[in-house]
Amino acid sequence: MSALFVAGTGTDIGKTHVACTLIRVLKARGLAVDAFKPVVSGFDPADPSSSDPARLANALGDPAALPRISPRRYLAPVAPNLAARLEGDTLALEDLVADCRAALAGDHDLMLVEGAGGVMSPLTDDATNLDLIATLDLPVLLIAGSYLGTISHVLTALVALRARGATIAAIVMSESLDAPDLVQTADALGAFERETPIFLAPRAEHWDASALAEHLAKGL
Ligand SMILES: Nc1ncnc2c1ncn2[C@@H]1O[C@H](COP(=O)(O)OP(=O)(O)OP(=O)(O)O)[C@@H](O)[C@H]1O
Ligand SMILES: C[C@H](N)[C@H](N)CCCCCC(=O)O
Ligand SMILES: [Mg+2]
Repeated sequence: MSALFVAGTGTDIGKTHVACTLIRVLKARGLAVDAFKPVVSGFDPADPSSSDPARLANALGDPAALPRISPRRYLAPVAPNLAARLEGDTLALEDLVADCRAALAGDHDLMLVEGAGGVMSPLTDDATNLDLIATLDLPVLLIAGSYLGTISHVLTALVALRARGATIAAIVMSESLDAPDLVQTADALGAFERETPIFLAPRAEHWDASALAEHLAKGL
């Protein structure tokens, strides 16, 4: 496994947050890690600092990597295909696949490819993140929240991913604001999902991702 697709059960769920922490931990262990987000919406060129590619670039220790990490950047905070259309662009799955494959051909121990939104959020007018995952045939790091309702969202995402033959390397439950107890929620999920390890990301700027890193590093 030299690449992982960082997918979410939804948007604003913790994909970038978890990816950045994982990058820092793996880099500290001496691994050559890289990141790619094929398309980003909600990107403000006048203030890119809080954007996904900027956060990923900072985690990599290479702020100048922003345009390489996300070559397709759109302003409107909506689905990428809609945001692109507002700027006169039409996104095509084959172009996103080609961009990802070019990034995956680079020299690294692990490439994290972050999607946009959730597993079945649209990327183009006729393709979702799931279509990109299936086409790239990458193992998935599935990021979930811990809010009331997350169990159904995780199990539904797993059904959708497995129906397209995707393998799930791990699940990370990233603690949501104003949510029920994180450990209890993860245990409740674990009663229904016994195949895939579930890691916890408590609500904090920095959390101990060493167990997750060790699990993923085994596959490298
Ligand atoms: N475990 C956590 N602890 C602290 N903050 C968190 C945690 N998980 C998510 N957040 C915060 O919640 C917000 C949304 O997280 P993030 O940007 O990672 O979502 P995302 O899934 O990448 O969204 P998008 O679909 O836009 O890419 C961010 O401000 C992030 O810092
Ligand atoms: C703007 C946001 N942060 C993401 N980049 C895009 C989320 C698209 C979600 C589409 C949907 O599933 O309804
Ligand atoms: Mg993100």
